[in-house]
Amino acid sequence: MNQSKEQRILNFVLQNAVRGDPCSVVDTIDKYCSQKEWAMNVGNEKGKILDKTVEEVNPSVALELGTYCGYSAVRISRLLKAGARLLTVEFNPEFAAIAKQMIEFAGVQDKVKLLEGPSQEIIPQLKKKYEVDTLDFVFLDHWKDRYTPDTILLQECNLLRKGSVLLADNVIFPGAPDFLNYVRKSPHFQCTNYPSHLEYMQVEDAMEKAVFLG
Ligand SMILES: CCc1ncnc2c1ncn2[C@@H]1O[C@H](/C=C/CNC(=O)c2cc(-c3ccc(F)cc3)cc(O)c2O)[C@@H](O)[C@H]1O
Ligand SMILES: [Mg+2]
Repeated sequence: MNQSKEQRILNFVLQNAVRGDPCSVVDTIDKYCSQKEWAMNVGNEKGKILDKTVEEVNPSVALELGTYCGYSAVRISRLLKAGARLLTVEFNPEFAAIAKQMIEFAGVQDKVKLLEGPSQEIIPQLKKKYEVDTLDFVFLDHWKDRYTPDTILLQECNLLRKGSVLLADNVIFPGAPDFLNYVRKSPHFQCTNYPSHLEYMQVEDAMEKAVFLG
C-alpha cells in the first residue's frame, strides 16, 4: 500500500527536523511543502499573522478546528505560556494519527490535546468533558462551510467571552463568503481582515480576525 502525502510529510519531518524543537518542525514542513508536495498547512506567510495574533491574545485556553497534520497546532502551542493549552479538533483518523506523531516529535504534547471527532460533536462537550470555561482564542481552518455553523455553536454553548478572538484561514481562497458575511454583519463581532497569500503559492488569500464583543 503506498504512503499518503501526509505520511510522507511526517516521515520527512522525522528524518530532517530536530526532535523537541517546534520551530524546526514548522520550518521542515514548509520546506517539504514548498519544494516537494503542496499541502494545506497555513504556511509561513499566514503563519506569521497567526503568530502575531496568538502573541497579542496570549491565550490560556485556545481551540483549533481542523488539525490536519498538526502544523498550526505546533505553531500555536510553541507560543503558549506555561500552563496554557491548545485543544485541536480533527475527525479524520489518519490525519489525527499523523498529527499526534507530529505534535509529540515537536515536544509540545503537554500543551496540546488532540480531540478526535467532528467539531459539531466536540464543541458541545468542551465545558463538561474537557473542563473549558471560555475560549480565549479560536483558529478556524477546517471545512470552509463549517466556519459559520461552528461560530454560532460556540456562542450557543457560551464558550466565548467579551474579547474572545476568532482567527479564520482562507477567507479569500478557497473562500468562506458566508462566514465573512456573518461576522461582518453581526453586532457581536469586531472584524479585521489580513490580506496575505495562499500557502506556498502566489495566489491571493486572507485571514479574518473576529473579536467577540459579548
Ligand atoms: C465536520 C467538521 C470537522 N470536524 C473536525 N475536523 C474537520 C472538520 N472538517 C474538516 N476537518 C478536518 O480539517 C482539515 C480540513 C481542512 C480544510 N481546509 C481546506 O480545505 C483548505 C484548502 C486549501 C486549498 C485547497 C486547494 C487549492 F487549490 C487551494 C487551497 C487551502 C487551505 O489553507 C485549506 O485550509 C482536515 O484535516 C479535515 O479532516
Ligand atoms: Mg487553511
